[in-house]
Amino acid sequence: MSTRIDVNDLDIFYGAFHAVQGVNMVIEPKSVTAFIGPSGCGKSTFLRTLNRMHEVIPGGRVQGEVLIDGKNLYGPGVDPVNVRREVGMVFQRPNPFPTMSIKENVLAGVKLNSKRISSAAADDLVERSLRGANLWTEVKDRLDKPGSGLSGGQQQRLCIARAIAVQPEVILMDEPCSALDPISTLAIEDLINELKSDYTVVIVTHNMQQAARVSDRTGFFNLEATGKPGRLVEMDETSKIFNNPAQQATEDYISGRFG
Ligand SMILES: Nc1ncnc2c1ncn2[C@@H]1O[C@H](COP(=O)(O)OP(=O)(O)OP(=O)(O)O)[C@@H](O)[C@H]1O
Repeated sequence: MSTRIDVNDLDIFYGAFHAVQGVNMVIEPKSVTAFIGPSGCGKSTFLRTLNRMHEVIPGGRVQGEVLIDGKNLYGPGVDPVNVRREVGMVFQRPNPFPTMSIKENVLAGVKLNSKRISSAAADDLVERSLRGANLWTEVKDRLDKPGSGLSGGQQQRLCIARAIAVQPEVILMDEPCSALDPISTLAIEDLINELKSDYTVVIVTHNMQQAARVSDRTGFFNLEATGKPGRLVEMDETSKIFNNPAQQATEDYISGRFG
């Protein structure tokens, strides 16, 4: 599993509002790509177009192409449900299903995809997914207890286990640490670093140090003024973006001279 994403001339709308304009980028397989930029520039909106979650919002639509290993997600006949299986997502606030046990939470996505699996295969998948999310040793003795009984950081790793369980190729993360304390944040950052050996990982973060710590490549989004569309200003190796960006707007943002 490892997947390259090519975005070609992507424009994103909420009804008549043009939220993001003209994005072209390549997201490399088996790497971590981070998106940074000021509030409202369209990072989360753009992220959601990578697994067709944007169109779930009323009025949400796109023009352009998102190719996953050469196949356009927005091509005719493509089933968004299959897209979301291939491209998993982890949200800002950990959102385990509160009435489900830890084990049921891990299997929730697999069951939604109406896959029938034997109980032995389910046990195996639960263990593999929880190990993959660095949570197994902490929860292996309480798999039947509610997922909501875990700490915030553990809940977020449970959500990552749930995403991994459906065996996606890409994992999108929208500010996955913003609701977490520093120790839990470090645990998630370590995990992101491990996930890239198996998955293509894309993360939106407000935290520039986090982008610098976890990502191989960084894209800087910006917007000229409120009401104008956001744009991808530049995208490059993370070290280049933080040490020697090509664009003045990037330099101003990363050095805190923004706005
Ligand atoms: N559901 C929605 N309906 C209409 N407009 C929206 C919706 N969600 C976001 N927008 C608008 O789209 C633009 C981009 O928002 P988005 O949340 O993607 O930015 P962001 O860069 O992720 O911001 P933040 O860093 O604050 O999360 C903003 O102008 C926002 O108000």
